[in-house]
Amino acid sequence: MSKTLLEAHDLHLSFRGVKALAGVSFSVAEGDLFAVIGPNGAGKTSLLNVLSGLYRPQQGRVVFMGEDLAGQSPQQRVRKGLGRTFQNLELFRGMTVLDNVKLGAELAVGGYTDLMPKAQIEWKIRHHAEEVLDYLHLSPYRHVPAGALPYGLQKRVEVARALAGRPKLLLLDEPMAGLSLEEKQDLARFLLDARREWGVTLVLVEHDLKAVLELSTGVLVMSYGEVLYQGAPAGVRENPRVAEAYLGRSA
Ligand SMILES: Nc1ncnc2c1ncn2[C@@H]1O[C@H](COP(=O)(O)OP(=O)(O)OP(=O)(O)O)[C@@H](O)[C@H]1O
Repeated sequence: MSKTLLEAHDLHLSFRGVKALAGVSFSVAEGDLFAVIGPNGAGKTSLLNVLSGLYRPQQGRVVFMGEDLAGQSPQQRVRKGLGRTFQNLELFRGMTVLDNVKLGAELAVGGYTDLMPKAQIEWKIRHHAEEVLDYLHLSPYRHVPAGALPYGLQKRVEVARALAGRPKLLLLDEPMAGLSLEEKQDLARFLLDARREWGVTLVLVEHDLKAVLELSTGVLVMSYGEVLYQGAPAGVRENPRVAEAYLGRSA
């Protein structure tokens, strides 16, 4: 059986009375492509924000590779191998694609900079960045400002930047939102390749149920901050709580 990489234990998060997370627990095994789905306002982005350290839960624990992450900043979590992309693009639009992706690689290398000569660090950063650009077929655009690219390619650059940090686990917030069917298929292929090639475990929030059921190894369904279902994708449609709350039909 594969090793557990990430565990959430009884997470609670409220915003002035609004319960974004109401006792969320689940676990992700190494090598999973784990999808988080649920209607608008279900708490999916809040969950990623708690896992990545942007929000501090009022209650509960996040454990990554056996270590409780309480009190650790987002940067510390990235250095430990917990990467993240955002729902709305967070690229530096005026910077080239290469420089954006190098920023991701810098974060990964940043943890041990004091121990390496500067030239070696720069080589390592450049090497990581170029490798990922090549892998995601972005090399032809490396000197183009990120903001000048079509939206679909910008989304791919954001994924590239996160992968350049060599995460053990990458949290992806709606990586396919706003993409055409062809762009979605391309991105799905890149994610599956990255998972196979670099052994990165993927946790993605996604609205496209068809894509989720086709791609994922495990699914977490949320509604109003609660977990309705965790298990294999095949069981999602048959689950009566999911059918009622998420798919909008009575069980
Ligand atoms: N920073 C915040 N301040 C106040 N309320 C918030 C904040 N972030 C989230 N919420 C509230 O928490 C609840 C869960 O929101 P969240 O964005 O996590 O849901 P979601 O499942 O990601 O939704 P969507 O699919 O629309 O992105 C919502 O009621 C939302 O209004």
